[in-house]
Amino acid sequence: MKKIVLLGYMGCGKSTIAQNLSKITNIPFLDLDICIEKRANLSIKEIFEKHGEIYFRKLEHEMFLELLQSSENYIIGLGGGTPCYANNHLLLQRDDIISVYLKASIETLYNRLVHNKSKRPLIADMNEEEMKEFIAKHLFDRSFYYNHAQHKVSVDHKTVEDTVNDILAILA
Ligand SMILES: Nc1ncnc2c1ncn2[C@@H]1O[C@H](COP(=O)(O)OP(=O)(O)OP(=O)(O)O)[C@@H](O)[C@H]1O
Ligand SMILES: O=C(O)C1=C[C@@H](O)[C@@H](O)[C@H](O)C1
Ligand SMILES: [Mg+2]
Repeated sequence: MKKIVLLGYMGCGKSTIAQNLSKITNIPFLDLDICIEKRANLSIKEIFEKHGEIYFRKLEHEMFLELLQSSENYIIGLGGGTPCYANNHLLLQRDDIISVYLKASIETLYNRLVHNKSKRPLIADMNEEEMKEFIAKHLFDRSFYYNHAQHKVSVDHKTVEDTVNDILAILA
């Protein structure tokens, strides 16, 4: 069995989908953001504030490599930016993993992010217009990296169950 890696923009549903997929498949789920927080003993927000983004990206790369190297089988939910730094996008193509890009529109992302944006340092202080413009530009820049995933699943207008079923079909 290969490790399953879920990726996509902040709020596309990586953590939610991975948790549900984990329950069905009995493969343990690891959220890369949470692994980083445990290792640093700080929240992601605090790591950005205290040490800056470059330090965070280094930790993120090291932790991603460490999880991929582990002999245990996992579903790994990446951070929204993980594929876009430190050549992590090339790791998505390893043949010992299955990588899935959860692809969401700007509208879907806005609607999902607006409720708990304070936890996400990149958008915490933005109003609606700023957030939509930021997501549009950011998604455009990041799509190049996200598209290195081996599989793409559209999540717009889908329930958690729909998306989990789409991934199960890929694994079948
Ligand atoms: N159909 C759906 N599929 C997945 N998540 C959904 C869906 N509908 C609503 N949500 C909500 O969208 C929000 C964002 O989901 P989640 O935190 O899993 O995203 P994420 O991709 O892990 O974000 P981040 O990169 O910031 O960790 C959650 O509050 C989740 O409950
Ligand atoms: O999109 C991003 O760059 C990020 C997404 C989150 O998952 C966290 O990894 C962090 O807030 C950075
Ligand atoms: Mg998450």
